[in-house]
Amino acid sequence: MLRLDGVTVSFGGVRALDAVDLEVADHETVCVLGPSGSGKSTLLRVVAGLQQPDAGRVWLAGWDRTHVPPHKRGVGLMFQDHQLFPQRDVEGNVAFGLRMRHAARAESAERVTELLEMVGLPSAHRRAVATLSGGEQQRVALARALAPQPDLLMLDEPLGQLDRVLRERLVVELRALFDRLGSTVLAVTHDQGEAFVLADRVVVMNEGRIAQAGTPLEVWQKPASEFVARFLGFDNIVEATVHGDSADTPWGKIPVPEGTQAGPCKLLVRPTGLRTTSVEDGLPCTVEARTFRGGDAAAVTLLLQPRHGPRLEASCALREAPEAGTSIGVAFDEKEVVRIST
Ligand SMILES: Nc1ncnc2c1ncn2[C@@H]1O[C@H](COP(=O)(O)OP(=O)(O)OP(=O)(O)O)[C@@H](O)[C@H]1O
Repeated sequence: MLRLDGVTVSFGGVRALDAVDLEVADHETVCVLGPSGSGKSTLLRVVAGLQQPDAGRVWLAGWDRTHVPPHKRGVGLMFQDHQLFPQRDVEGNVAFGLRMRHAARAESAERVTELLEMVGLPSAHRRAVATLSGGEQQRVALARALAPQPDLLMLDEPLGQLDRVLRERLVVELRALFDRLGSTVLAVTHDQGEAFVLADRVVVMNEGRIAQAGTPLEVWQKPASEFVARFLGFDNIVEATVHGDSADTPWGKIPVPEGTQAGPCKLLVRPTGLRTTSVEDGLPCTVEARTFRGGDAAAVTLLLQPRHGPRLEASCALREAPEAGTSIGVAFDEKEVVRIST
């Protein structure tokens, strides 16, 4: 459906996109993740035709669309600033794309009702957009982008301003809706949890380049670099040297999974890979802080200062969590230790 070949965009001295190659298959949902300024919005703007690349090509459904104007590309867009038409009511906004395609009035009305229900605004048809809250406007913008069922739907932070409960509900509903409609979706988000629920594949960007692309599970299980691991929120990363089934690290010798490539590398220890033991049986640590994270498992994050080596973040259940200030030992579970290349 979409292919980018070597797309480069510079603004003065800044390379917003640096020779980006990307493919999105029919019916696939791809989420672009990355820190602020990494090039995510520029990528969407290039695909939409709102930004001409300095180099490279944009292919849509097999056609070179690099120089085709936005309205002839067959892509639907929803931007962060979700500009609604202020003079139209909610129904008028959502039905806009359908009217442009000359959809029958009854079909259009049915679809608007269905979409407004989905975004949690079931009786908002007649409301003036100026009377809606920011989050409600965002939901109307989302319904408007979905209404004409474009070949490629592009969403820039589609759930950006919504509260957590609504986001969690909508993201699951969106996923189901995309599956049902067979939509092809390219979405930008800075929220990895949202991307992991929504996406068949995630693309992590850093400074205009793709740092890693893969299924959510692949990226989570095997971050390609220290940048990706830290972006995903993993902080237990150290220089190490692997020999056989263990590695020398600043925390001492720790076990690694069978088959881990030998030699110097960076190692990541997931917070779930640390188990508390008696001080004598593990790496002696002081509990510096404990933070209750909630969730189904009533999880707690412990910040540990080991006797030697950098701080460690550990995750454990509330009922097993030691108090701040306590001395404990920790043992490493090799299944949660990952070699990352750079
Ligand atoms: N029109 C522009 N003129 C000058 N620089 C720009 C322009 N648009 C983007 N940039 C720069 O290009 C880089 C990439 O910007 P972009 O908006 O694509 O990032 P982003 O990943 O979408 O960020 P955010 O998550 O903050 O929206 C940034 O350094 C930004 O300052």
